[in-house]
Amino acid sequence: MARGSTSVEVRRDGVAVITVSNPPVNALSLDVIASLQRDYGEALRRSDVKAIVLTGAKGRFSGGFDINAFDKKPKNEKPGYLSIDFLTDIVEDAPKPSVAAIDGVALGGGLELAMVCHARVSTSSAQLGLPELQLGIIPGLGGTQRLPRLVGLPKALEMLLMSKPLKGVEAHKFGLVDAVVSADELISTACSWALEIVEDKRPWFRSLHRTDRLPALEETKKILNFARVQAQKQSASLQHPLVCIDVIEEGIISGPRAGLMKIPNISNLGLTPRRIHKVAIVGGGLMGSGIATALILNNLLVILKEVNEQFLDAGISRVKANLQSLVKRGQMTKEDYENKFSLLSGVLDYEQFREADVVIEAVIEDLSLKQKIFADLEKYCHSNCILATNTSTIDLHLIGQKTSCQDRIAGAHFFSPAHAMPLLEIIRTHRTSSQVVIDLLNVAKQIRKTPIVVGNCTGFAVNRMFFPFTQVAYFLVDYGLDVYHIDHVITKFGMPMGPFRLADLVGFGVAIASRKQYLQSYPERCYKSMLIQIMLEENRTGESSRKGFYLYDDKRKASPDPEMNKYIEKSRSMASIVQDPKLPKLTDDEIVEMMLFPVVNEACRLLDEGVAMKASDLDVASIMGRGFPSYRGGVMFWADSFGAKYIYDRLKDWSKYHGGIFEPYEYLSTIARQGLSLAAMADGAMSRL
Ligand SMILES: C[C@H](O)CC(=O)SCCNC(=O)CCNC(=O)[C@H](O)C(C)(C)COP(=O)(O)OP(=O)(O)OC[C@H]1O[C@@H](n2cnc3c(N)ncnc32)[C@H](O)[C@@H]1OP(=O)(O)O
Repeated sequence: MARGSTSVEVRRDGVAVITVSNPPVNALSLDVIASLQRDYGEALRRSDVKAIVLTGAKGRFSGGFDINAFDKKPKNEKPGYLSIDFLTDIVEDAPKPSVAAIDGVALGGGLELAMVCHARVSTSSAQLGLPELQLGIIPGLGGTQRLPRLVGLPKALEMLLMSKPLKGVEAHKFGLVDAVVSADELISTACSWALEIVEDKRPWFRSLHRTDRLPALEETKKILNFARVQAQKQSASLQHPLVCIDVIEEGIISGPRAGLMKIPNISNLGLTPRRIHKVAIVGGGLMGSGIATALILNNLLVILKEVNEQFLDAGISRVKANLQSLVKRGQMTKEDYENKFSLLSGVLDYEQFREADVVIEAVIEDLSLKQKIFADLEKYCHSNCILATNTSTIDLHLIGQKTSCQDRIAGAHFFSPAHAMPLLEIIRTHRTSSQVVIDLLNVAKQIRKTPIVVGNCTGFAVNRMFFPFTQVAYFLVDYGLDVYHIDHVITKFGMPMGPFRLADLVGFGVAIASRKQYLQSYPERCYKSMLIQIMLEENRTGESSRKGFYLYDDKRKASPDPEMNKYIEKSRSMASIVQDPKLPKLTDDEIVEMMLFPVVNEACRLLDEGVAMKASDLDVASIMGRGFPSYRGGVMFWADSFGAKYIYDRLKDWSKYHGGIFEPYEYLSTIARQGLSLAAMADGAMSRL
């Protein structure tokens, strides 16, 4: 069966409207591209057609090349014929002009197709971008050449390297679209525009041949070299962003031609979310103020509670600073800033909590404090109010122990910085009502976060999956590896920071508190390093005190500290370890395997225990919550590139010498024996939720 097609309608005014139709996102499948060629051929041949308008069915231009077709070869034609030659020779160089009419998405190949057209008209909500680098590829239909020629080199690099789309209005400002109109006027405006090109009333631009927005050669080189440094900083191991930059350079120098949700017992019950107007937050620290920012940015009313004026002022100032940085970066107008900020009110008691639909507790990881707060919340909030905690580790049963409203208690675990990180981990216990989960899912949607719903246990899904990663890092240091080398290897692998830089960022207080929880709950697979404790005794607490594993300057720039050796030596002397001469000589790849295979192992437990529902949730969470490199497809997807057997064998081998931390979980050995895919794991969990 054909995967999508195009259709042509020749209007009375002589414009042929070609519509791509391949639900749901009008992806450019091989069938669509073949059909597009036929329809273009017809429109170019027909004498009653003066101009062409290209659009997508049902308000979506095109979500790009059909990702499902990446591994398939077209039956008859050469792939090249379907791509560059057709677009450049047939569409762009055609004797009849084409105008793209863009609503919804024009991403990847979709935008590349639009850029081949001689003009683009879009709606203000349309999204235009080239997200290919995020997929581990570079744009393949001329986007590397046309985008810089339309929006200028710096903007094009930003869009490409950050995989960042532009909305219609901004796209207009940068020259990517020529006019922004309402959805109702889209086709008619595009048709008149196309006819005006024919009548020489509008320019007949061929994007590939434009040079007016390109900088001089000297300047080009400077900008591209800077972009290379940025790309390397972002992820030293990634080659394809550099290839993309090379290709842009080649084009400028030598000419362009060279150059998710189904959740059991939740979404199947027919429940509808209640309206959430007001959210109260307990605690205005880093997390509380970040959560408040995320909520007011999305027009929710927020009450922020602190224990005294000083802490309250500090919390509100943090929210202000978060908003101001958006103003500074041009992402928010001053007027918007005032509007959003007016949604926030600070309080010192629970009086106004009666009006809240949801409360999110975001205080330090201290169980007895949290228990006291939840008991107070039960007293002061109305009887339907959702009581959520932002704890990253503590079992929810313990937090709600002093209340009799466990059905309204859930976890709403944000990732720091809460207003920027896209993931929201929603935790339910077996007593949390389904309505509460549905409501929290709706809050996630309102504040534009991607939610995953997980079960209750120490660390929940995301942090529990990654706790062995940190454990192994400390283990390796006691065995002779260098702290900075480990961080370097991990950033080279593609994560934004290594475990020690991350410990500095979150602060040693948090690190110690969560380690205590893991030690209590999973003692057999914890490594008891003394390093952080030793450093704390010397008043090193992490980035906030400017001294952790790194030293920090005024601009929060981290640099290695030679004094670290002293603490490491002490930690090693206190560690009761079996010497293993192989460990200090590990290659970078072996270090990655040793730190991340236990993560895969823990993920298998989470799935088998039913804490996580499916491996793909963990893939999404690893990328959005922990910065696992997206182009590697998430932890479980990446694990499949080795195969469960290889991972099992390696873990078994290490566990012989180093015990529990590496002991392969039974479920992993079953997957390995049966030769199954880790990324496809789901069923174990479904039955238990
Ligand atoms: C040659 C070129 O340079 C290479 C390319 O073009 S590579 C492709 C570049 N395009 C992309 O990366 C876009 C990826 N897609 C997206 O970002 C989002 O899907 C979107 C913004 C288009 C739509 O988002 P949203 O409305 O939330 O719908 P979403 O649930 O994500 O997608 C709907 C369905 O379309 C599918 N889909 C989305 N983009 C697709 C694509 N490019 N190819 C095939 N299927 C696609 C999704 O898999 C999903 O399928 P499902 O219903 O079976 O689960």
